[in-house]
Amino acid sequence: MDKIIVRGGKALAGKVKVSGAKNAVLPIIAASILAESGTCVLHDVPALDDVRTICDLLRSLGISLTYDREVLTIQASRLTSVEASYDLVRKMRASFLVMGPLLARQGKARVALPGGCAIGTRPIDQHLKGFEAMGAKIEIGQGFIEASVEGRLKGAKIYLDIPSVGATENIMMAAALAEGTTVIENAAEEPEIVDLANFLNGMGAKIRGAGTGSIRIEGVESLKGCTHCVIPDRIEAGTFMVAAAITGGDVFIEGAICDHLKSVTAKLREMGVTVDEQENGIRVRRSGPIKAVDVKTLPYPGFPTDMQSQMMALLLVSEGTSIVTETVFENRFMHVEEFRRMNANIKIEGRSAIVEGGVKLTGSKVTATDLRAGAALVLAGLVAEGETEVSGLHHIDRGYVNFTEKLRQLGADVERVSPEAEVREAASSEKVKVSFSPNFA
Ligand SMILES: CC(=O)N[C@H]1[C@@H](OP(=O)(O)OP(=O)(O)OC[C@H]2O[C@@H](n3ccc(=O)[nH]c3=O)[C@H](O)[C@@H]2O)O[C@H](CO)[C@@H](O)[C@@H]1O
Ligand SMILES: C=C(OP(=O)(O)O)C(=O)O
Repeated sequence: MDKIIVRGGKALAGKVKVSGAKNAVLPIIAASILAESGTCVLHDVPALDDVRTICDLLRSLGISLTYDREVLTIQASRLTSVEASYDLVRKMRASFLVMGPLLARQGKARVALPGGCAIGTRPIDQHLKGFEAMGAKIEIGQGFIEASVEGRLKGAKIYLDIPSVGATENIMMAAALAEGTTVIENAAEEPEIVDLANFLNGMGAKIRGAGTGSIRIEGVESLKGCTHCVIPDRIEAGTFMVAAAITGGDVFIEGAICDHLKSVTAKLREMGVTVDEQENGIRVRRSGPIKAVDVKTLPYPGFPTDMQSQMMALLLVSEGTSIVTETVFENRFMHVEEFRRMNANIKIEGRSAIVEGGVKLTGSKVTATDLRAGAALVLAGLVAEGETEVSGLHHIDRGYVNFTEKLRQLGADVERVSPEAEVREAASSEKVKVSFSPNFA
């Protein structure tokens, strides 16, 4: 298993380019299932393990895909299966997003139950409630959810109990081909929802209100392929904003959309970090000490849960005590135990973590417990004394393109090492360290 080795103490400087958003591209690729004719051409598709997984899933449905230099071409006119296997859904929960498109286009879908994960139980009741309101029959058994409908789905008024991102997306995709109008109330407002709606509208859908709590979808009879550019990844951008701040650096994050990062920007400024919002990106600098702030995760436009662990790394080096409250996922504090290995003093009380700032972080062996936790441990390693060794990199590979390379470009002392290379190295008694390059099919 590969590891990332970080030696702390370097202030990051320079420019880093943000890749396309994982959480936008996954539902968009799922939505391409709806294109009965034409070709979908997606630009700025990041070479991530999660993207590879959803492509494998679409291939297993009979769809043909090709990927070349961040352009993904999808031909979905022929569908040979409506089943998403356990192996693919288990690897990535977002695989469940194929249910809405399959049900709308084929009248049936069989998708393995996603189950919980390290950050919470993550139920899918709101997705299913939406499909049922549109006339689908849902059956659960043998580890699968089967949904079917006689004829077309019917437009419906659906109130979500929580503004679930995935449920809003799944229902929006299903409703795009339903008969009549669907209104989703208490819909999620994330920028990724807007990107998906723009893609669907490009395919011929009639969706209004995406980005607000009320989305209105007038169903159409068919959809066709179109060309679309995926939005930049606001969480990757936010991660580099924290990297600049934690190291006392000066970094321009090219392509970051300021509007998508308001809550992160506001918190960094409250701490005393300088954030310049520019047309084509965000410049983040810090020279002096930073002060502790409280952070509470919330659905967009609130502070993103996907930035909580990275922010906690930054709070560890601030002056004072902060309270971090996680309201989106019930179990997203697994990184706390790993931070403790680095000398952090954090106490958990219910859904809050009390973070003591100003500690001297020390390099240690730590494990990524989820995708963002992995990034946060690397960030902490950038300012820790000595060497930090982060394992569990399959999590990081799900959502960050060339993470170590991008950090190294900014001057970080970080490398990815492969134990296989170390074994070879021991055999040849020659010291070799191998940097990773994603092998995207
Ligand atoms: C691929 C993708 O886009 N993933 C993002 C998406 O996940 P995802 O779409 O899974 O997150 P949701 O917005 O659905 O989940 C938010 C909360 O609602 C709960 N819930 C959700 C659905 C449901 O039917 N019932 C229910 O109770 C979840 O358990 C969670 O506590 O949004 C999350 C919240 O911003 C992010 O952390 C993830 O990175
Ligand atoms: C939780 C995340 O993703 P997913 O919903 O795919 O698990 C994330 O991107 O931080």
